[in-house]
Amino acid sequence: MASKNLLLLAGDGIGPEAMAEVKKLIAAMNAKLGSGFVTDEGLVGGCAYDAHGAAISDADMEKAMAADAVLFGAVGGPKWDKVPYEVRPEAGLLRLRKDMELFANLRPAICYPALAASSSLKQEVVEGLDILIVRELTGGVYFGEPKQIIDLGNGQKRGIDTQVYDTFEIERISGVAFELARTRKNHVTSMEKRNVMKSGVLWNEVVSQTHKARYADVKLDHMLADAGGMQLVRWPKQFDVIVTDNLFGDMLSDIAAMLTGSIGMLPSASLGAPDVKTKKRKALYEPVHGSAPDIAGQGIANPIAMIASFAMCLRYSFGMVAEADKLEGAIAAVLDQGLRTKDIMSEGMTEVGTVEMGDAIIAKFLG
Ligand SMILES: NC(=O)C1=CN([C@@H]2O[C@H](COP(=O)(O)OP(=O)(O)OC[C@H]3O[C@@H](n4cnc5c(N)ncnc54)[C@H](O)[C@@H]3O)[C@@H](O)[C@H]2O)C=CC1
Ligand SMILES: CC(C)CC(=O)C(=O)O
Ligand SMILES: [Mg+2]
Repeated sequence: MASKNLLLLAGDGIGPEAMAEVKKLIAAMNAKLGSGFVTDEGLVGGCAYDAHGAAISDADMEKAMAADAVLFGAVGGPKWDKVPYEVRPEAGLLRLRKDMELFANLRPAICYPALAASSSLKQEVVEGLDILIVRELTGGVYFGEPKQIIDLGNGQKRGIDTQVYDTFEIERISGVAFELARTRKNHVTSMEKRNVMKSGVLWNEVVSQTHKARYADVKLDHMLADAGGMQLVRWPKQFDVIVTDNLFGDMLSDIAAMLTGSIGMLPSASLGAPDVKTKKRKALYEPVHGSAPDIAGQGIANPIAMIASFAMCLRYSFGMVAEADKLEGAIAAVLDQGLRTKDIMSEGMTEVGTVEMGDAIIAKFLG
């Protein structure tokens, strides 16, 4: 049997609360289904900084590189607002993404039927929504140099971040988007800001060239990213796959999260390129949300984004497609039953905490 080594990095805030539900699920799958997962744990984010002064230690980084997949909770919080920028909690996640070369971030936004009526948008706008944001994750302004604050010597300072994209980075992320579109509705919308950014001009050109050379059968549209944000809340069902850069992808997926009812619903997969020999790819699975310091420790966080991220792990890292489908079906069924965490609560539904929601999904999955 192929190895199934998982590294669990729960992180800070609600990260450990959401991860606890996935740990229960993994234990249950091992005990009842003989799934054979082997788990190890490490520290990332503020808790890693508290333990050893870095947002992730070299030892945990090595474990991440060796694992078949990494499950990640969330990092950050006000406790670490004043720590040096280089070792802030978020730097741990950025290092994982960069060192593992996880260039493709898949962020599906699906509106479960049971939540369509409780969205902040009109029911007809979100009902049946199933879009996929493909976000470039290892380039752009998150990593471009120079990145600094310089003293201008006249009482002024200058903050500098640099947006950089090379052809190969745009080619490979658009290739991922086109491939995935072929398995869906065959439609890609590329978003950039070519009207003000040179990197946007190149992005647009390279996506078009990649399309013409290899994916002419897929429908391709281009949209300016600001208009894309507007269209996402106006009529999101016009989209199938959206491909965009690191920063726009971060923002557009938080917008898309609200179409699904709550940011507590949105999972993600961050994937590297398949190894030439083994065909295995490095992968990290994490909810789109952060550490939610405002609700941490209260037992009310929605664990669905974390559990759905594990479903993506089953599908993309272990080829366990039937189990992934079943787990997503269990989430839908529990929502159909009327169970709701506070963030998705609406009139007439039953409010439950993190643990009860996790238990209900696991019971439905195994049942
Ligand atoms: N991948 C990661 O680890 C990320 C970390 N962060 C970090 O998290 C910290 C907090 O950032 P925020 O901007 O507040 O974003 P956030 O996503 O943590 O929270 C935004 C809002 O959504 C709510 N929320 C988020 N996840 C939820 C869940 N599962 N269930 C119910 N409600 C949920 C929170 O209570 C809050 O009101 C910061 O330090 C930030 O840098 C932010 C985004 C991603
Ligand atoms: C480094 C992260 C905190 C940035 C972010 O918000 C995200 O990737 O969703
Ligand atoms: Mg974000």
